Amino acid sequence: MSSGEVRLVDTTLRDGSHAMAHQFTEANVRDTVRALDTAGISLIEVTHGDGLGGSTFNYGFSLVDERKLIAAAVEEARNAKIAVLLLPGLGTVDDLKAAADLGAGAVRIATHCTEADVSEQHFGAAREIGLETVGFLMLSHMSTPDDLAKQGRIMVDAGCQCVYVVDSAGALILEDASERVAALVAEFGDEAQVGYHGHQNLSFGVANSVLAHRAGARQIDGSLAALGAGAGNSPTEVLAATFDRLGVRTGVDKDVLMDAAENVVKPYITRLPVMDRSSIVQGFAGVYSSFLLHAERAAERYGVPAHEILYRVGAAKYVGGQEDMIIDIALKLVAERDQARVSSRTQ
Ligand SMILES: CC[C@H](O)CC(=O)C(=O)O
Ligand SMILES: [Mn+2]
Repeated sequence: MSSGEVRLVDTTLRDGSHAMAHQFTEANVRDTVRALDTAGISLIEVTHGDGLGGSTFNYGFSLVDERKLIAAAVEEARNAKIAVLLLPGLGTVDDLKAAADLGAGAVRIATHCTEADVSEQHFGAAREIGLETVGFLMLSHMSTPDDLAKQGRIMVDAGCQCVYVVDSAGALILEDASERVAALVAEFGDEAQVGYHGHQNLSFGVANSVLAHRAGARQIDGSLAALGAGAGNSPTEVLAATFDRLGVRTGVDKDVLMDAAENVVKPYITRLPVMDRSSIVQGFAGVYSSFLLHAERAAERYGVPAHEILYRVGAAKYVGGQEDMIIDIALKLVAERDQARVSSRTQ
């Protein structure tokens, strides 16, 4: 792929699962895949928001079994490959084999940005099955470009064909993103590609994606209508229009994507991702975007503001898998509030 080309990868049906509280119907999946496939998107991710096996009490139960959704997506896609997400420790090699048996053609294996070594076995298994392999270094803002490149090297040596800088918190601003991408590109040379996955919490998803491409990223993620965790992902239709204006070939039809965002996805969105107070705090404080709904639920249950919970989550540097700790923070805020009330009464 030349520097004048980029592959747009769509994650509406995976990252969007967070924003939909994992309530995608089979019809949502079929309609979205058909539209993306018609637009020329070549890789479409379909899984529970937290990947294979994510439908649990801790992460939130799916409305429809993800295997049923993956099978439906495979059935609808005429040209596109269906990708699944896998977080080692949550999804297993058996889950991966089952997804491949259903027709998935690619796996994106995600780890915290300092823990790439937990993905080695899964990359090996994926390559043996013949899947296209992608690595996700999540919460990339928590690592320096050099450290991220070292983690990417672990993934590539294990069989990963494209390592992504994943801005899970939407915390990277311009050079923060391109310097991380450049470090990975320098580390891999021709051995592997580099990708970029952005969130809109501070509104930099698309701008960072353009800079990521200029720094050498050749796969860029988006979601129709930005449907994704936190303030959502870089909108696929905006990425397509922007790269078109810049003369970078994507091989997709931006008008079909715009139509899909308006007429296929927006009608089923239950909660449009927005840059509101809570999601901006996520970007500012470096909080995992998928923590948003968990924080909002805790806020409602315990009567403390979601953005205050999220500031504390950022200070504590919680990572994926620590969703249950959000409750602890909410309870601490309740205790502090009650203590402050008692103190003010006794003064
Ligand atoms: C829980 C997986 C996570 O949503 C992956 C991802 O898209 C990200 O870290 O941004
Ligand atoms: Mn994401």
